[in-house]
Amino acid sequence: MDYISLLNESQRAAVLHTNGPAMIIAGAGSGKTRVLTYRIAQLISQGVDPFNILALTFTNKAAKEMRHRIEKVIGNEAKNIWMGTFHSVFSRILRAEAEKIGYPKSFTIYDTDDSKTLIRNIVKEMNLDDKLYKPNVVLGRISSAKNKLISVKQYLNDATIQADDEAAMRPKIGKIYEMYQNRCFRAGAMDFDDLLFNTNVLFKDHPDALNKYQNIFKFVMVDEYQDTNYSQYLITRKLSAQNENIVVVGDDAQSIYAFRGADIQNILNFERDYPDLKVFKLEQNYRSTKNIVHAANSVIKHNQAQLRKEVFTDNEQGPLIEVIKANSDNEEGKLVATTIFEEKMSNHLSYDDFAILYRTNAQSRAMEEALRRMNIKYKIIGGLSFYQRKEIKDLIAYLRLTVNPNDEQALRRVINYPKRGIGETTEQKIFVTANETNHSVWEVVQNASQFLGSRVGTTIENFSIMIKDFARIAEHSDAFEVAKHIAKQSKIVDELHQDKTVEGLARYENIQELLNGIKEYVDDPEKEDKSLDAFLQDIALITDADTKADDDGEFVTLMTIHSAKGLEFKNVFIVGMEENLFPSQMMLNSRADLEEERRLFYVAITRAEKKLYLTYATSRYQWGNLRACEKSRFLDEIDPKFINFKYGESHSSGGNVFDRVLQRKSSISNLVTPPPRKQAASNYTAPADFTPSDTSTLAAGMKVEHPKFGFGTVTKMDTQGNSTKAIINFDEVGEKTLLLSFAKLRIHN
Ligand SMILES: Nc1ncnc2c1ncn2[C@@H]1O[C@H](COP(=O)(O)OP(=O)(O)OP(=O)(O)O)[C@@H](O)[C@H]1O
Ligand SMILES: [Mg+2]
Repeated sequence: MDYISLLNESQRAAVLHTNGPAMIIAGAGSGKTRVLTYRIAQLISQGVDPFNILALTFTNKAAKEMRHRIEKVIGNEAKNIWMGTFHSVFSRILRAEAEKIGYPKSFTIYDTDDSKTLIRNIVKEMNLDDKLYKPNVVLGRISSAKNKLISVKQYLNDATIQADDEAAMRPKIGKIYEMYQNRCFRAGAMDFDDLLFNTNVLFKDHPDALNKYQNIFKFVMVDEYQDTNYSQYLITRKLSAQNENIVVVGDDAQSIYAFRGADIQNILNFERDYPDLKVFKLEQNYRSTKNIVHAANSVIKHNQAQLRKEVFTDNEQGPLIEVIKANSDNEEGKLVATTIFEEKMSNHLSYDDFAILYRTNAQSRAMEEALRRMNIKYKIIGGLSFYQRKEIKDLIAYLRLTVNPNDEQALRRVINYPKRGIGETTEQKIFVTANETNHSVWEVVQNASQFLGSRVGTTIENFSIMIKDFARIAEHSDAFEVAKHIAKQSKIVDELHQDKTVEGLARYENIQELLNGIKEYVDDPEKEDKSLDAFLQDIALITDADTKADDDGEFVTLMTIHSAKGLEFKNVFIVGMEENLFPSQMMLNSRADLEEERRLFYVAITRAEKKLYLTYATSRYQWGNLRACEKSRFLDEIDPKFINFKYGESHSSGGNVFDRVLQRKSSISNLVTPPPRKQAASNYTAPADFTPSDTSTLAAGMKVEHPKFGFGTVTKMDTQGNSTKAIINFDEVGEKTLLLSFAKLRIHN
């Protein structure tokens, strides 16, 4: 493959520069990653051994893609290149060298959960207030110290750090850091940050090891250099100190990880470190249409602390950017889903050509629901589907337990969450006692003092009193009222609210978002039964019918903007373009924060190849209250000549299209979701002796009875993997798609 001909002049110059340090700081979509890829191919074609090449990427996915592309050019040899994320490459090296720094060869890597559990234990042992010393907060401080290469000793001796911790009322963080490090060391374990920290220790204390890897990695390359932290910067600098064959590529306008310790200063340091540095400029964007490129330029201009660069493109003008205004977050979801469906149908596209990007994970809920209702498959990258997130499962476990106190899994999940002093041994005892005495678990829980002694028994009984209290409220309130009460009284909300880390805030928002979803359910005129029980039945289908990533088939991609870095899609939707959401309220303490949010918007815009949609809702539920939203200031920062306010307030002429979409939408939704329930539905009441049949023999044409929907005929069976759905035409409520593992059906034949 003649890759040289696939490059423009500046790209080619960069690829052919195979000796000496170089830096390419260039705009989005200008081929930085392509240059790195082909430069590796070029090195190998010049006889460089792939084992001598180190290429560092930001995600594993990016590494895989790069390797794949190089393989196309040079074949199997590509397998021998050292390529991966910082963490993957240097954990491999530490495996070989661990003993030098006192760790066993087979050291364990602690994931974030392990680290937090350890911190929780240490805080307990030190008798500290676990409200102040939340594992997330403590780990955040430790992590940021490690990324700046601040050791325990330095931490404990640094007056500014001490002052900071004291100001935050957490003077003991240094001590926790010390104990945490000792414990990890004793356990032969490293956390993620240790992998980089200890690589630095290795290179500093063992010149022989450093020398060995300097000789191995004769050529070092780093993609997304703008998002490296100090620890990473120093590793690459040391490795390339001998040969100075280091090439980094990045874009200062796409630096979006400052909150995780990434330091734009690394770009400036780089220029200082290598006086012979060759700098290449790439200004032509190959990814996007003129409208998209120019719109992105017009946005980033608002940043003061930005190196000026004009990106241009020879690509077609392309359609204008569409701004879509919705009345609510749910309508936003529906409009996005219908637009995707329409676009796909009228332009013969694949669902793979679409991505929905959002600022915070919580926003995926409305999108997921709308896509599901239209039977559009989707995949969530770098995050869990909404209903699989821990905090959502926790709250739902409380709801389930309220409706059915015998639900043992739900009980296990929340009996000691938030913490109420019921330890694992006690929990185990409850189950054993139930077994041995032939009582139900719930009976043991209600009478715990009798079964387990009064000390811990009272605590457990109090828990059961709380659940019974919830159940009483559930009898005469709608699902939202109960759920809100439970979220508060169970103390889940408090627990999450106190955690001010980025993850903690995201979890808090997710809980809020679940409550919003319940409120919308309750407000939906089509739902007759507003009880908690009915709501749980409704979502049981959604939770399980989760479109698992069975990698074949087409998927719309959903992800946060942070995880979209480096990627590209034909059509991109950036949703939730509202003040306080994007720019995010919690990131608005300073101009620097606002500029980082703006760079994030720049990253989002520049993911689109052909068509970009920006959507916002004028209202959104928050804690169950409909709140008015203002559209994002970022929308006004785009030069208006690139925008079509197709459904927006400023161009009423767009109304026709809007109506058309809505019309189309309702005709589509008739195809895939049941028409509104007729009043007659309530005429059916399940007989008292209703017992579901075994549905393994269910087939099209059979007559069935459902405890809620009444009588119907199976029109189609649909099996995918190990989940089977039945499409049933009910006499009174119309067509429904039911997941067999959940549906309670009686067969009448
Ligand atoms: N000279 C070229 N001719 C044709 N297409 C090109 C050329 N250079 C790059 N491209 C294509 O343009 C797109 C963007 O390239 P690439 O992903 O390398 O850009 P990037 O600068 O790394 O972008 P980002 O800043 O988003 O990481 C890719 O689809 C790539 O294949
Ligand atoms: Mg790139």
